[in-house]
Amino acid sequence: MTTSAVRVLVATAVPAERDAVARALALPGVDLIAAGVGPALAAASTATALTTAALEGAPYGLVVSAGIAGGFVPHAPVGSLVVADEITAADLGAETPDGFLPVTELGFGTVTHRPPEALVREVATVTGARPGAVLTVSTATGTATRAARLRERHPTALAEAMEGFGVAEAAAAHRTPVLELRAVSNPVGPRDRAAWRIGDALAALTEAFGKLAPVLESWNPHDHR
Ligand SMILES: O=C(O)c1cccc(C(=O)CC[C@H]2O[C@@H](n3cnc4c(=O)[nH]cnc43)[C@H](O)[C@@H]2O)c1
Repeated sequence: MTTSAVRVLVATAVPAERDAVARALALPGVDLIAAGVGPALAAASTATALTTAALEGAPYGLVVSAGIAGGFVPHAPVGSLVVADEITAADLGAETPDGFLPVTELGFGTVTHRPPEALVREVATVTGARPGAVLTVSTATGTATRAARLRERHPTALAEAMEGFGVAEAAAAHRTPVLELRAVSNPVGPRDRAAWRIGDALAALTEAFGKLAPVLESWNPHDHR
């Protein structure tokens, strides 16, 4: 029986994503939660789990935000995997006559968390996930114009989802490294639910986590490179 070297928390938005991960990754030391949809609930749920573990004297050494995502075509096609080398809140700020200003340009807060580079490389290698920026939004993109604007502001963006930055903020509050691994269920752009391939994305998520056990076993929490 393999065991994760450190305690790992995997936070998805909904039970279907959690169960897709559970189908592949039943490791002692790895806990799965369906944290809820959107950055606020994801942050609250993740922070609660991290605090509970810390108070029990068994803190987590790694937090993973996982689930489905929209992919920026052609960079991340439907069914592909993306691992975040940058977890960025893309609509946390202010709308101005000259366009969007992130909170960091308003003088406060943060909009980006960076997972450990070595871990991102290992995850990309073993799963085939593309490394790039994963954007967190509170409002899912529904037009080609917004998709283009997001890519213009974030030229390395591969995917858009709604929880990663919230999970990363909770992890940062506990000084715990964070990772975001997503399977693309739909193209980011005009709202077209018929184009969604949620089943294929969940299957890709299961396959990816089926390859992660050795990476999680050997992960050294002191290796924040
Ligand atoms: O009804 C719509 O048009 C619509 C468009 C985008 C996203 C949604 C959701 O309900 C997303 C909920 C859930 O799935 C993740 N997700 C998947 N694809 C996307 C996306 O293109 N943009 C943002 N989030 C996405 C997300 O993390 C949520 O947990 C509905």
